[in-house]
Amino acid sequence: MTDAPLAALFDMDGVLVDNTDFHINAWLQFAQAKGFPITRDQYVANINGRVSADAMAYVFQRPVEGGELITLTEEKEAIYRELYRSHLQPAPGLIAFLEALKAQNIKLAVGTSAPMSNVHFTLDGLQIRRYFDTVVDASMVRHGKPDPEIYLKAAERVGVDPARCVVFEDAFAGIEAGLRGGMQVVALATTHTQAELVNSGAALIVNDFTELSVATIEALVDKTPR
Ligand SMILES: O=P(O)(O)OC[C@H]1O[C@@H](O)[C@H](O)[C@@H](O)[C@@H]1O
Repeated sequence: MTDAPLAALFDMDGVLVDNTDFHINAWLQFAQAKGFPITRDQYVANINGRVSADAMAYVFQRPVEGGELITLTEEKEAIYRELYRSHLQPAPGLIAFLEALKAQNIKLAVGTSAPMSNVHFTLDGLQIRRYFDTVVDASMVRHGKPDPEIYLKAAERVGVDPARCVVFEDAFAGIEAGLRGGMQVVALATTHTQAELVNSGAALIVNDFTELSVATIEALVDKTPR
């Protein structure tokens, strides 16, 4: 046990909100309308948890950049937000868990592959932005998950050593990003089942935040090799 600061770094989609089905339906609808239909399995394997530049490149089978990327991303995200808007709610146990972490002076951050428009929709729509010391979104990095850049930037911005950070993730790309950043990872079984996550490398797998406490998080970090 040390007094060095700790940080909890939260993925957004599939973690702060249990919204994966809405993203899937939006992607399927968008890709179909563009003449490049995809399946749910293709979404889960190639798009889930990834930044839009990588997702669009997969759908259109070519690089998508600049103004075209911005336009297509907003087209897809507008579909998603319309589908999810009336269902928007925090994941079970999230608010109590954020309050408990904050009461212990643990730094809190969001590290998301989503664009800023969706960050605004989610954090401000739920009025939870005030909990977080920093937010890192897709526009702030060069490399999306599974590259660790998003989480390393979040750790740097809250001033906490990556080895003292715990990442909360639902997607394989995000779990890999946290692990490659030298962080402990807690997997939320929202997008994937507990069985599917067993070999993901996550230190802990939970169904939702009601199963977590500050003590569990401190214990995970204290067992990180130095
Ligand atoms: O990194 P996060 O918060 O899970 O965000 C990833 C998601 O961002 C969304 O914008 C994409 O449409 C999803 O397909 C993707 O999974």
